[in-house]
Amino acid sequence: MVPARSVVLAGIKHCGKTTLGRLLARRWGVPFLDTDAELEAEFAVRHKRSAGFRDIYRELGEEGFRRLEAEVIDALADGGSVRVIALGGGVVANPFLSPDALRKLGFGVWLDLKLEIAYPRILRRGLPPFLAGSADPEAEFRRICREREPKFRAFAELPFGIETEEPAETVAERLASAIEKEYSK
Ligand SMILES: Nc1ncnc2c1ncn2[C@@H]1O[C@H](COP(=O)(O)OP(=O)(O)O)[C@@H](O)[C@H]1O
Ligand SMILES: O=C(O)C1=C[C@@H](OP(=O)(O)O)[C@@H](O)[C@H](O)C1
Ligand SMILES: [Mg+2]
Repeated sequence: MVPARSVVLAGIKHCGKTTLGRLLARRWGVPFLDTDAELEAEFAVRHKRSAGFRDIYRELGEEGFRRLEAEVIDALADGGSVRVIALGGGVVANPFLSPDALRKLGFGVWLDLKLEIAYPRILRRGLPPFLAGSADPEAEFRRICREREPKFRAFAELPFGIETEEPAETVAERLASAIEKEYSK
């Protein structure tokens, strides 16, 4: 069953938004879109050179990154066909987004992954710029997660808890069923 509205995945860094979003899109045969990739594409157009989102964050600083992110997301909210959208981890806390921009994107899903699972993934991939400068990156990540939690809760029409480390394909299977069940209510 293909959802009637776009499905929008939110959650802390490395909860699996991008990986699971791709798997859901493939399952439903709809386009996949990642706001970090959209931001990279917009940066490339404006600056006539390409850069990854971590480098863009370093170059523009937090405020510049969030302003560009908000512009990209506001543009996406203008419509389009049904698709799966993975948000960047900080989108729900972006102060530059238009009111209702996220709600207009589609059906909000919060991938509520335990920090104890997410943080080792972050260490494996290397600290992102927003943690790299901290004397205690794990405590800083914990603080950011705590601060964002009510925003994820408010955003989500469907909170989806992920309690254990499982292959992404297994999680995607359960997630797809949970979303499909919501739609058939
Ligand atoms: N279910 C999973 N089990 C183990 N590793 C995963 C799982 N889902 C994602 N990962 C890994 O975690 C890292 C972050 O995943 P990603 O999908 O980019 O997360 P996000 O977009 O939420 O930051 C990647 O290295 C990815 O391969
Ligand atoms: O949590 C954050 O503030 C960020 C998360 C990243 O996305 P992912 O959550 O997809 O890694 C990316 O948007 C940027 O580095 C900022
Ligand atoms: Mg991602």
